[in-house]
Amino acid sequence: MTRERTHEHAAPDAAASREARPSDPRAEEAGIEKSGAEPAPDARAEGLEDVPRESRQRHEELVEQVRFHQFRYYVLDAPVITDGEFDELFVELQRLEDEHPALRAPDSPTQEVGGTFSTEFTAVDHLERMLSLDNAFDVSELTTWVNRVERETGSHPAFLCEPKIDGLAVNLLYRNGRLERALTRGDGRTGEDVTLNVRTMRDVPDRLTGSPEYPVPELVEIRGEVYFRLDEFAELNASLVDAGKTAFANPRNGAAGSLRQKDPRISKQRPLRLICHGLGRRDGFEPPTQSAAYEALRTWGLPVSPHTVVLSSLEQLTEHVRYWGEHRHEADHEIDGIVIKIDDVALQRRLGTTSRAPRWSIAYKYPPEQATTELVDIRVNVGRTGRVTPFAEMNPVKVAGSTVSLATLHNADEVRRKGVLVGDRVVIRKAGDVIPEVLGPVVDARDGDEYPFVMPETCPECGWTLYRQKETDVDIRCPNARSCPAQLRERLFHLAGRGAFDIDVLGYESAAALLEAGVVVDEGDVFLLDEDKLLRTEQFRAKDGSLTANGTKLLTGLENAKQQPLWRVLVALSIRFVGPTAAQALAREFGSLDAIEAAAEEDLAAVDGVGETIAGAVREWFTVDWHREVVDKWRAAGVRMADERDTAVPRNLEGLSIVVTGSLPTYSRDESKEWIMNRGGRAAGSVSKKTAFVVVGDAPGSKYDKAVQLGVPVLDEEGFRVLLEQGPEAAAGMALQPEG
Ligand SMILES: NC(=O)c1ccc[n+]([C@@H]2O[C@H](COP(=O)([O-])OP(=O)(O)OC[C@H]3O[C@@H](n4cnc5c(N)ncnc54)[C@H](O)[C@@H]3O)[C@@H](O)[C@H]2O)c1
Ligand SMILES: [Zn+2]
Repeated sequence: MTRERTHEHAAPDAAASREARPSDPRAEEAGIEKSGAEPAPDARAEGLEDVPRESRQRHEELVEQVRFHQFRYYVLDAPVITDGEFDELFVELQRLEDEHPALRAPDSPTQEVGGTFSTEFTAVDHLERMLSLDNAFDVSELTTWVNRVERETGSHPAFLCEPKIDGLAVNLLYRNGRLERALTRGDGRTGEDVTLNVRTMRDVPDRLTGSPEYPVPELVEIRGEVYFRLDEFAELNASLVDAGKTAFANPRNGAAGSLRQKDPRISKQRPLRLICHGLGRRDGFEPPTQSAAYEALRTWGLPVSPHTVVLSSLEQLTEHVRYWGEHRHEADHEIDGIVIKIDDVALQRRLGTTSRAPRWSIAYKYPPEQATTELVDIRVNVGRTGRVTPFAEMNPVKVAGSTVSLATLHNADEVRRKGVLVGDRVVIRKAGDVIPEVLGPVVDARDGDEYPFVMPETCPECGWTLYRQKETDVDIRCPNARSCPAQLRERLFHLAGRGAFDIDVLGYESAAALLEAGVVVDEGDVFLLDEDKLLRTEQFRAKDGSLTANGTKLLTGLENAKQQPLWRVLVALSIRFVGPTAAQALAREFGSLDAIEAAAEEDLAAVDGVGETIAGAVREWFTVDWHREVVDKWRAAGVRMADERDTAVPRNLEGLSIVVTGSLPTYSRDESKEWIMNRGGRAAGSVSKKTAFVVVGDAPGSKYDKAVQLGVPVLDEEGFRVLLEQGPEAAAGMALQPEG
């Protein structure tokens, strides 16, 4: 980055002296270079004709776009693109000017603090300018910056790091410890007077309290960020929607909109917060370091970030930004980067500032988690249980490192609540591993061609009329459970899953291929698949007409599935609410599918880990004819429908809950479970007072601690063997004594 080149002669020096002596007239002069007619002393005009026409045009375009978006963002609080998209334009502009310095006019957005003040508020000058920050978007840009400051200061300075809070900057002027006024940043020189609004904020003291070490100075300008906590922001948005108003697009927008209210009573109702992160003019306060300044602010009763650290090397900085990149969602406010500052105030002065940003600080920015794109269509998806969910189909867009084109919209109410129309430009968010979400429309980008989504009345895959199970349900369903291709495809996929028959090759595509070829009509036909039938699908037929390797694998997988224990069969049947845990409980108690079918609802409900809802669902499932036909077909095909109760195996663990944790030398996880269940025991996942034994292997972790804490006997593998062979009494004598 060579952005500061134009200012090498004039600005940094002037700025440095301005920092040191804010009332120096030279500083004032430097502070108005924007309106000053005199061009900077470098030979800017020299090359303008030499710059290729396309570059000049692109530059003009970019300047215009950046200005337009700055106005929407700073003045109207109504941006139409995301910050990430704005930053891209801005970086492109900077690069273009780096390439052709002749383009860098003094009033280019790259040379100014973005923002302005609106006539809604009284305009007041800051005593000392409020600046923006330069950015680093990756470790190499951070490295360049660190190298530069080390070179220019001839030292290895200490770096103060703090989260970059995504909010709105304010400047608080305290005279003799009393809050005199509060301004927004405005254009950096002149801000908007929001004193009345700021006075309503609980985080902002009216009066500072001094201490012997940090007496309250005569005058001090304190800079900070006004922001919303994420939970409080969510509450605010929900209450706005309830009141029929539009929700804020993001917390920073919400903070700006809530602070810049004509009526301070509205600001007062909003839980705005403050974190201080800098100083402007100060008389009678000379902290040697930025961190000492924060200490003073804390003493005076001003909020500073709890996440501030001082680091001393590039390695530590790199590690720190990496850490926060992974943990940025753990703070209670939105973090869009880490701000790194030279801690030593004397060094800060030596480095000075450009017209836009301090040269002693940099914001390391994280990849944006939001993007805007066009909502091309809203379609619906039919799930395994027939539930119909709308989803958004969008023009593909890159966000948080992946390309997104689909996002669920959950149900029709949700679509209404978000207020999105088909054809809208929408803001989407993808945070970490979370699935992408549509946040809402960019209302200001509408051109009138948008139209509302209407929930279809018939199933898009089978044409049956959709219905609501209960009047009050938000969800609507396709009633064609048996042969709706969508539902059947999902059930096939589910029965092959890891928690069911565990058939690797039967994925989504294979399921769809089987349905398409008509070789399965419902899941009852799955075990009737043979080579002939598979050859009728494109998926499993090789070019030479023989069965593909996957086809062979599928047949083997099905053969193996026939021998799976009862609980897996139960899961594979797609009975509502019956997952592995409930299925294991049922299998253990009843031993066969026949016994489960014959059992009374009360008896099912009485099983530990089952309960009324699941019992009801099981009973209901067996009342459907085609469900029983599926069972009959599977049985006829040789699927094992009962767990063999080996009479040679004693049921000596009947009713005992046993937790196995860590890995045992000779039993695999599944084996130890099977052994426990064969003997009538329950292989539980978590330790409670009801746990009979905890068996620990290597690296047992927190379950071991919990067992010790609750006084549950702990066994090693040897003890486990005794438990299996000789029962609980013998094993109790093998319990390990907790250390310490
Ligand atoms: N979406 C749009 O249309 C649009 C338009 C204009 C600007 N923007 C966004 O606004 C931002 C640019 O504005 P900017 O000039 O304020 O730059 P910036 O937000 O990148 O950085 C400067 C600001 O960071 C704030 N900050 C937060 N935590 C801080 C800390 N710990 N220490 C120091 N400062 C801290 C300060 O208020 C400072 O003014 C970018 O994020 C940009 O994407 C968006
Ligand atoms: Zn259907």
